Amino acid sequence: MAEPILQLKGVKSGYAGRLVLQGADFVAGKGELTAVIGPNGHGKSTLLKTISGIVRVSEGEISLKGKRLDTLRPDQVVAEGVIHVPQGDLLFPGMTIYENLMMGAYLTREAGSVAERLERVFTLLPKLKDRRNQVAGTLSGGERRMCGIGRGLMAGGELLMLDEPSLGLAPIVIDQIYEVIFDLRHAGLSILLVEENAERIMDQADSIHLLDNGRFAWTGKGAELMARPEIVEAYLGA
Ligand SMILES: Nc1ncnc2c1ncn2[C@@H]1O[C@H](COP(=O)(O)OP(=O)(O)OP(=O)(O)O)[C@@H](O)[C@H]1O
Repeated sequence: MAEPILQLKGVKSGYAGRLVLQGADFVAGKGELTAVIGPNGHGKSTLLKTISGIVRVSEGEISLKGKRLDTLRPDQVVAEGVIHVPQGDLLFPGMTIYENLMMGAYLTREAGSVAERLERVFTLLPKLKDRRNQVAGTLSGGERRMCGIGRGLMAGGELLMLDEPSLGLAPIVIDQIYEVIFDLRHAGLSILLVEENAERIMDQADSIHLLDNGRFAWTGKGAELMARPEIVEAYLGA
């Protein structure tokens, strides 16, 4: 594996009266595509929210390139280089693509960095450039997802966390979104991807981690997962 970018040790977190992550140990490699899979409700979104600092850690440690994140506020986690693209995009529907993208850079003071990032986002996601003045509420599902990813990239981080990017999209659009995600990995980003279903990322993911009731129950490559039909059957409903 590549050198670690993100590490979780014995992380416990959850909501009032409900512990969701119950001692999660996990490593994501720098420049790699790391996938977290698992059934609904077992804590995948909570994992990303905990890394982002939105859900607080009650026990354990999270570190990015060796630096502790779990003591930081969400805005400080962003400043450390963690991008969180939430489930369902959460765009501002009345704003244009351009305005949504600019909201992603709200913590960045230097106009030069913002302009550079915008240029990079437009190069990586040219559709957004073509439609920069279109209001987000009128975009197709795939365009919205791209805008959500682009807005995340405007924060300028190096670990991109995506919560179910295929959710609610038609198969052909899912393929397009995954092409974008694979391109971003090739452009040097480290990607942490949460998906209910492993099929699309099986061949591309550098490592796949199965989250079962708030703990990581299995880790391996796509081919190794396919060689474990009992896991596929029990967790992925195949
Ligand atoms: N804000 C909240 N308050 C209380 N409980 C919550 C909250 N958010 C999530 N939960 C609960 O925490 C558990 C884990 O939810 P989480 O969203 O992390 O699962 P998931 O694996 O991402 O599933 P999904 O893909 O359906 O979102 C669920 O039982 C859920 O009901």
